[in-house]
Amino acid sequence: MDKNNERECNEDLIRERRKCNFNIEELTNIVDGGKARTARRREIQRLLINDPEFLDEIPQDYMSHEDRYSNELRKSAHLMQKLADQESGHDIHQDIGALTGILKDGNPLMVHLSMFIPAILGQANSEQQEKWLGRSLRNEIIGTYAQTELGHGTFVRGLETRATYDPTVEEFVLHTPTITATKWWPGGLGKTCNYCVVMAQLYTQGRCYGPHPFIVQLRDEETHRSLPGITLGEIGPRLGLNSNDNGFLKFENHRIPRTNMLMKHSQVLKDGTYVKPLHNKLSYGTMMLVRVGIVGACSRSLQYAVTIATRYSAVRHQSEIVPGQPEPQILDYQTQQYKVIPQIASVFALIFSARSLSKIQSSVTAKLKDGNTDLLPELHSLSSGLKALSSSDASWGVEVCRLACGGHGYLASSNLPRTYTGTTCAITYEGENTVLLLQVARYLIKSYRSIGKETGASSVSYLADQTSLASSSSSFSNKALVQAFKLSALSLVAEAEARLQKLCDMGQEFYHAWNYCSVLLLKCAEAHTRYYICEKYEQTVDSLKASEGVKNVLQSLCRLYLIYHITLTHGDFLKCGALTPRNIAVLEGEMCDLLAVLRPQAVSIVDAFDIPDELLGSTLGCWDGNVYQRLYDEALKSPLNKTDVPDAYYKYLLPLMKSSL
Ligand SMILES: CCCCCCCC/C=C\CCCCCCCCCCCC(=O)SCCNC(=O)CCNC(=O)[C@H](O)C(C)(C)COP(=O)(O)OP(=O)(O)OC[C@H]1O[C@@H](n2cnc3c(N)ncnc32)[C@H](O)[C@@H]1OP(=O)(O)O
Ligand SMILES: Cc1cc2nc3c(=O)[nH]c(=O)nc-3n(C[C@H](O)[C@H](O)[C@H](O)COP(=O)(O)OP(=O)(O)OC[C@H]3O[C@@H](n4cnc5c(N)ncnc54)[C@H](O)[C@@H]3O)c2cc1C
Repeated sequence: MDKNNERECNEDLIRERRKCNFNIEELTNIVDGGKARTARRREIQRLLINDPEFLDEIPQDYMSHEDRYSNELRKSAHLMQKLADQESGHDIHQDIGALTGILKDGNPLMVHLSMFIPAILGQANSEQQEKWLGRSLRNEIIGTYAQTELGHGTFVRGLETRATYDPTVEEFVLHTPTITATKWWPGGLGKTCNYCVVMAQLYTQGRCYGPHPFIVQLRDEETHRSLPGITLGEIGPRLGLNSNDNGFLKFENHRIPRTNMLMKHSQVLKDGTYVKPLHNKLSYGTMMLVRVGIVGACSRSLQYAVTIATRYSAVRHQSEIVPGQPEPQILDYQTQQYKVIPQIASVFALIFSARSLSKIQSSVTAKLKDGNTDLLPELHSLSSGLKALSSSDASWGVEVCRLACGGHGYLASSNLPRTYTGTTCAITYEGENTVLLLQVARYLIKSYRSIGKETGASSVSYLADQTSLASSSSSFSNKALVQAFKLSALSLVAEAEARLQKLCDMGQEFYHAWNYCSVLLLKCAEAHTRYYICEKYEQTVDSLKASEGVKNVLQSLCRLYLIYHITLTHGDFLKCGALTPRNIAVLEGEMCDLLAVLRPQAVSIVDAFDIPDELLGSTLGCWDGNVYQRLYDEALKSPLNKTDVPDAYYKYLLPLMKSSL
């Protein structure tokens, strides 16, 4: 679609775009992380959307389970081939964001890329990388990450799959001792992968050393048949991601060489001696890496949903504001603005915190290379908290966008249902959110209790700032609002710690006291992570070198985000004295003013997300706003419309209608 050709565009959208008071391209560059990245993303997207191989013969929703899998596998394989063929040698991991939308409903190679390869990189020693990394990057072998079992997902220490070392032949024996030990869920495991990284309890010299990663061949490289001693299959339809062939796996005393234990961090020597790692959670590194990636992925899902909802809200007219006057655009209703615009603000919050987290991850990884694990707990806490809040914010945001589109948002062709099912899964996978937030709380309480000791962990240094508990501010700058978030988090942590201590003083064991306080602990973790997000948002916007127009828009969005979240949890701000009821009322009023300020820019801001129609895949969100014709055209594709009277009429309805005669 030619974006310069207004004649093809819906008139409301033309009017909206004429109101734009900032440089859209400049904002696009900020979203992408720089001009060069925008250019690279566009180049990749052009390559994909001009390729007919990525078109579906019929809409996916009309395909059978098998066809859906096969169709996405066809496109995934083509995508890998295509990217590998590029002379510039694209790094698929760097460019993963550019690919959003080209593959629908998950894809069978997703976990190969996002976990199997990272597991080899992060857990295999150099000889092992030599053996498997190149082959997996060239897609000669396809793998997954098999950790979760029927009986245990969250509690990794509770995994039952065993890897018992046999020094006589220098092999590990992999075994699934019970039904609950069956590996269950790994993406691509059902039919696609021929290798996997398995997390299993390591037994050597009669002792269990806990879960460790092993690389295991599952299928014959020529015939793709599952190997003897291995039972494999797919687990059946899911809420979404249905082309991902999530699978099950059982081992019957299956033997692998000793050298298939991934030995970057811990080793089993030939005689069975166990060599322990620098830090006993280094084997959880793959999960941590992916949690960081999930924050960025959630911001992209939300960009898709809010682009659809905002454009549709500008095109859709309904009811009346002024009696007797023409029906207004639904975006003119304040309640509609309250649904959509905070989600736009949320996109930037997630982008900026994802970037900050990535930087921390890089510096922790660099330190790890020198054997320094000091900052690992902080990275675990931050990545857990941000993975949890980004996935729940984005899932809720996508759902709000769907609701904001009324009935049409319920249609598959809006692409909102699939965006939702493709986002809400992140609340559960890679560490269920409640569980991860409780890990954050554990870190907070520990940090609070060690105030005065130098840990070098900057994200919790504020916990030592006891003076701020007494100082509620009367100013309302963005910085002051961020301080209010800090106060609220600090006060919740102090309250939770005091409650825990009181229960322990009364004779309760710590772990019972912990469980008894866990609703409050969850709130601490959320408040702490929200404070982190708000602080990064404010700092990023404040220090941004941008034109006045772009800066103004981002400042308004940042302020809206701060106030929106204060109003959602205002009780916490009142309780700790960070804000008064009067302050809250003033902020609520200002939030409505901000909605009005941002409303005329909303379409242009989502235009800056620069999502091509072919990837957005939505009847409601297309650039030209030609919503009704597209809805009608999509409806005509229903197989039920192939005939005027369906066979089922003759089989079932006719006999029913005639039975009473
Ligand atoms: C070129 C390559 C580069 C590529 C990069 C690409 C990256 C990807 C990019 C984008 C990806 C975006 C797209 C996403 C698509 C992803 C698809 C994924 C599909 C889903 C896959 C899965 O779900 S895999 C399975 C995931 N499972 C889990 O997450 C399980 C959750 N449970 C746990 O993690 C743990 O059980 C637990 C943390 C909850 C508890 O562990 P445990 O019982 O062992 O703990 P303890 O109670 O004994 O001890 C707690 C103690 O340990 C510390 N700790 C825990 N974890 C860590 C850690 N990871 N690091 C450091 N420290 C840790 C904790 O803080 C406690 O410390 P204390 O000092 O004792 O308090
Ligand atoms: C789409 C999808 C893809 C997946 N892909 C993979 C994959 O590729 N590889 C893989 O290995 N796994 C995969 N998984 C599995 C996933 O990692 C687990 O489902 C996830 O870790 C949650 O574990 P669980 O299912 O055992 O939930 P449970 O832990 O049983 O959670 C159920 C409830 O119990 C609560 N709960 C559990 N423990 C605690 C606690 N300590 N404190 C308080 N509450 C608690 C939870 O909060 C939750 O409300 C996938 C899952 C999904 C949905």
